[in-house]
Amino acid sequence: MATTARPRRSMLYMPGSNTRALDKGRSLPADGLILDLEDAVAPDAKAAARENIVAAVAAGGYGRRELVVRVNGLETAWGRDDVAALATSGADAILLPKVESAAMVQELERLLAAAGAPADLSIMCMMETPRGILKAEEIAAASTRLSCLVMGTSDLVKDLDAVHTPDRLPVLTALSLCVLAARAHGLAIVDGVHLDLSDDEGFAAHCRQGRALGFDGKTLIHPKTIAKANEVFGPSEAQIAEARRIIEAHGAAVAAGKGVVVLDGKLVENLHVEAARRTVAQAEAIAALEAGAAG
Ligand SMILES: CC(C)(COP(=O)(O)OP(=O)(O)OC[C@H]1O[C@@H](n2cnc3c(N)ncnc32)[C@H](O)[C@@H]1OP(=O)(O)O)[C@@H](O)C(=O)NCCC(=O)NCCSC(=O)C[C@H](O)C(=O)O
Ligand SMILES: [Mg+2]
Repeated sequence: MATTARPRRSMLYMPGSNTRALDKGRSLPADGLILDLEDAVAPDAKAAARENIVAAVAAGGYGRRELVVRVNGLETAWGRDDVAALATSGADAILLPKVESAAMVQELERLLAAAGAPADLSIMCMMETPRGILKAEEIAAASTRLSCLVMGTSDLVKDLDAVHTPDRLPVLTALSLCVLAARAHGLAIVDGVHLDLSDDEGFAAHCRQGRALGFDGKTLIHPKTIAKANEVFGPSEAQIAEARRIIEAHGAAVAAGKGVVVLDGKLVENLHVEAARRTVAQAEAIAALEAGAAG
């Protein structure tokens, strides 16, 4: 499982060239913001977008929302300058696009160290090319700075020459391979974006599917989708209450010298207690994030 209970139910992309969006991010109820220098920013606007992001992060006011900056690929004309500018900016994570090998992650790790990045600046990897998906485990194990894998289903569908379908059958294997790799190496993982902003029911269905597959949350492109992602990927009040009952009932059984207990007709063992503790920890982390959302 992910090494921290840091909430990542909703991770909203915003172009670094859009200062209105960067400002609006301070008041939106997203768990994390992905300040983008890559695909959402035109080549002529890259340098100004980089300055906007450095200034926005320095100005603060984002509360406990996770601040992630998606840099350009290290092989592009902008990638290395992005990393140099962001390494000590105060961002929480650098998101590297189109990762295809451990070596690519380790190159970013080396550049961050050379630029004096703090130890708690984490690396996230976009999983969005056929080669990257086939190397998911190698990538997930590449660095102790890694915190999260981020699905890039739009690039993936394009590279596969596949089709976006309501059931996402064409990308299901890739989604599950990446969830397996993330969990095997203690990383978080968030699902790809839903491009059709007019399709609320399709978006909700994709959130439910992502939750069922094991994702921690979803990447988003518009603020109007944050609430649904938070609802689907967060535990409900009923689930939190149930988790507390499981922990309590099992604790009482252990105190009485038993290893298992039957609660509401269902067997409760250690593995259920572990899952229940995770639910409670997630609920507490969400409450702390929301309490500190104003800054
Ligand atoms: C898609 C958009 C261009 C739509 O923008 P807009 O026309 O401004 O929408 P609205 O008028 O409905 O906006 C209402 C208010 O909300 C603010 N807003 C909108 N989007 C964002 C946002 N993403 N972050 C913050 N704030 C946002 C507007 O400013 C309005 O505010 P106000 O002025 O107060 O009324 C736009 O939503 C957008 O640019 N979205 C992000 C696109 C993006 O970042 N794309 C790249 C990432 S996705 C990707 O790369 C996929 C991956 O790599 C893969 O391969 O799958
Ligand atoms: Mg992409």
